[in-house]
This record gives sequence, C-alpha cells and structure tokens, in this order.
Amino acid sequence: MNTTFVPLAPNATTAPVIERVETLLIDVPTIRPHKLSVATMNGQTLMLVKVHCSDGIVGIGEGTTIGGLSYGAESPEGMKLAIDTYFQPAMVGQDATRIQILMARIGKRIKENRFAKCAIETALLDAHGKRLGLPVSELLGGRVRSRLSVAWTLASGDTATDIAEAEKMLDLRRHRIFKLKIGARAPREDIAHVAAIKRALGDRGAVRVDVNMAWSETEAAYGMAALADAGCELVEQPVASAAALTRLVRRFPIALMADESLQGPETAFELAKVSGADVFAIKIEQSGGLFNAQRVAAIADAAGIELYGGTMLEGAVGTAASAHAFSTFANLQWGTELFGPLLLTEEILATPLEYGDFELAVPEGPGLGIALDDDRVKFFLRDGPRKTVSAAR
Ligand SMILES: O=C(O)C[C@H]1C=CC(=O)O1
Ligand SMILES: [Mn+2]
Repeated sequence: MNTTFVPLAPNATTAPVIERVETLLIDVPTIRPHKLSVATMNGQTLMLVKVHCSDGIVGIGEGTTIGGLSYGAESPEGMKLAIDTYFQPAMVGQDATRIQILMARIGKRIKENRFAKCAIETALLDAHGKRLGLPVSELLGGRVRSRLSVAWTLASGDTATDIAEAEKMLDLRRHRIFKLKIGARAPREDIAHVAAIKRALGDRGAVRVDVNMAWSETEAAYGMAALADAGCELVEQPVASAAALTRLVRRFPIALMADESLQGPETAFELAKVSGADVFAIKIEQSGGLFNAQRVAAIADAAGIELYGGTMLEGAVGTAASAHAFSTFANLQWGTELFGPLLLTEEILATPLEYGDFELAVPEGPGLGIALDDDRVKFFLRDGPRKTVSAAR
C-alpha cells in the first residue's frame, strides 16, 4: 500500500496570518454593588481584543479583573498596554491557524500576564473556529455536555436583600445554587448572615461561601465548623496560603475549594501533590488560557480533586469562552458560576447568551458562537460617546 503523508507546514505561504490586534476598554455598570472582601464593584471593565486575520476573519477575546488591581497583578488597562506594546509585535505576520505554536512563541517572549494571554488565546480560537466552521469546544477536543449549571453570587452586603434576590432567582428558575461573599465582617457576623440565608431557603437552594482569603487560619477553623453546622456545603479559599488550606482540608464536614491559589498548571500540580483542596475552581484567565484550564482539570482529575467552573466576572465574551472550555471537562461535579453577563446592566451581544432552567447553554455556532453588537460596544467604550454626552452636560 502506498500511503503519502503530508505534513502540516507552519507558516505555509497560503496560511492566513495575523494582520492587526485591536484592544478596547468597555465600562459597564453592575445591576447593584457587588461586595467582596477585597473590593466593592459598581461596574466592570471589559478589555476586549480583536485579532484581525488576512483571510478577513476577526477573532474576539476578553480580559477582566475584579476591582481593578484589588484581586491580582493584572488590570484591564495593564492588559491593554501589554497587548498593544508586547503581544501585537510577537503576533503580526504569524500563521493564525497554529494557535499552540503562537501561544508558545508568546510565552517565550512574555512572562506571566496570564489574563492577557487568555484573552489572546480566546480570540485566536474564536477566529480559527469561524474559519473551520466549528465551535471552540470542538477545537478543544469536543464538548461532553451542552448545558452548564450556573450558581449566582449573593453579595449585596445585606441579609434581607440577599434573601429577596435568591427568592427571585428561584422563581425565575435561573439559579438554585448560591455563593455568598463573606470575609469583610467579623466571622461571627458572617456566619449569622449565612445561617439566616440557608434557613430561609431550606432545601430549595444550596448555599456556599467565598471568603476570598480574608480569614486567618484560626478564624477559618472556627468558621468552617460553624458554616458546616449552618448547612453551608462548601467554603472557597478561606485563607491565602496553600499550606494553610492543606492543614484545613477534610477536618470539617464541608468541602474546601481552592480559587486564588490556582494560577495555572504548576500551582495546580503543587496543590494536588499535597491534597490541599477537595475542589478546584478553574478560571480560564487565572489558568492562562483555555488549553491551560484543561491542563488544570486533568491534574485535578488525576489527583481525585473535584471541579467547579469559576468566573473572573467576565462579560459575555469571556463567559462564552469559559463555557466552551468547561463543556469539555471530563468531570464538573460542582457546576459553574458563569453568571457574569447577568451582573451587568447592559447587553453587548447581538443575541444574548441563553440562560434558563438553572443552566447556561453552551453556544453552538462557529468559534465562540457569539457576535458583538458593535453599536453597543461603541457606546460603552471608555472615552466613547457616552463619556462625551455626560461631559457635555
Ligand atoms: O470567585 C471569586 O473570587 C470571584 C468572583 C466569582 C464570582 C463572584 O461573585 O466573584
Ligand atoms: Mn473565589
């Protein structure tokens, strides 16, 4: 038998190349103040990136942070600067179809900057999916689920307001898993707040908490025991250090989830080695992209650690990208919290993402399967028309 093997040639002369990388900052208000132990958000800044390719295809990506620099080392403004100044020169003229090669090239020239790398990788995957007529999930190996359960975060700062909000979400059949942001007040007050919400919801709603690293180890030991008594099923990153997480895990009848401790495959491997958590909250931005999120998931699976699909409170673009990645995970025992677009007052997609029956539908079209509403995006551009109108008043 005569078989001819045709190698795929990177930079083949016919391959589409990257012509230009465009970045935009979009400022959108939140539906109410979102109070975390590290910041109170009244709006979210979406750093949108558009990768323009020589075949006319434009891929879209997004980077967000929480409270500017309150959550981590990157900010939306910093991502824009890094992409304009350092990513773009590394990308222009390169084969747009060889995403792994391009990300490795970027990785050699640019240390850290995981959020910006995620935004760029998202845009490259979106472009390539559009080119091939395939959803991003299929470029990542294929989805194993098309709908994702979605938790909602209660973070108004007021117990009665949070209960009313949870009731509304249950009535709408939008969410039945609630994550409470605690850690800003004294642990005793926070526990009373959690217990009151769980009492009001009973079996109709699951209650989890996120402390965002605010507790000392002794506060966490007290807090985890009391939370378990209150009927709370999971506590997310109560303390900052991986060593303290490792000492707390399995001591109380409540699941312990790592979030901020996970900053890509290496940190996931270190935490998995010491069995430092029951659950990993995987975020595509914290992981440094969608492929790295899959690597983190594989490490968790190998270590017997369960999985949750986290959010950096991304808008619709980052949420769609996360949904594609999480849809490919072999295990997703704790569902997701991909509610980011629902926290914003404004829609920036031509057709909104589909939420219903406590779930988000993973988009089915080519690429991310979404399209921006360009007029809306223009309107919310930093220094765009809205700014000019209010300045003129
Ligand atoms: O998990 C975090 O720490 C950040 C984020 C996710 C949901 C939310 O309300 O805040
Ligand atoms: Mn968290």
